[in-house]
Amino acid sequence: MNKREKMGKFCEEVRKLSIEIMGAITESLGLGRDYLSSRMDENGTQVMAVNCYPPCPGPEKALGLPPHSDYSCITILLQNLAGLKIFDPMAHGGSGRWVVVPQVTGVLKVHIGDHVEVLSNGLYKSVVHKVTLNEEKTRISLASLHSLDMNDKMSVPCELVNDENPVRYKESSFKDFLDFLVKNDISQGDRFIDTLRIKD
Ligand SMILES: O=C(O)CCC(=O)C(=O)O
Ligand SMILES: [Fe+2]
Repeated sequence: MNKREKMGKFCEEVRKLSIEIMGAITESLGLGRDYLSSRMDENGTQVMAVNCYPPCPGPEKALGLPPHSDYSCITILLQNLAGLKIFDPMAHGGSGRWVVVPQVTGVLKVHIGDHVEVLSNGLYKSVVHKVTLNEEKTRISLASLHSLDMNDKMSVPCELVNDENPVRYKESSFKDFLDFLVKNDISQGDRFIDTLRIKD
């Protein structure tokens, strides 16, 4: 297999895995394993981001990627070096802290994205993460983002709504997110999910 074929195979396999994981997530919400499968399988969007972070002489002065959450249902990630950090908002009595995601060869990481936060009406929270740089080594990551079709809007399922649990998010599509990106600076901390929250 040449590199192109290997990458193609990786994309296909990781896509199958995303459907499995999404099935487990929708099942955990009481919606059944196939709740989203047709909207993610034949009709879903997969964005493969291949990130290359060259060595940086002053890693404390720069970031590879600023803090953000992914506008996907889930993101499946492979990294060759540590550098990814996730924010744990519950640590230190609610003031939060950054946690390094260790590098383990061959291990895939799975991030909850904004779409699953909406799908679960806030039961799952999308993970805020950032990338720090290495002084000596180049870091490469493959981030596969799995979502619905560009124009398919994710909304809170009626099965999860009752008197105690009103709808907490507005519906939105990947296209709505792209429109937001054009008008806002996510490197300054603007988060699309914040524009979707319905205030009590
Ligand atoms: O490089 C990484 O580990 C993370 C990449 C990432 O967060 C992204 O592409 O959205
Ligand atoms: Fe990300």
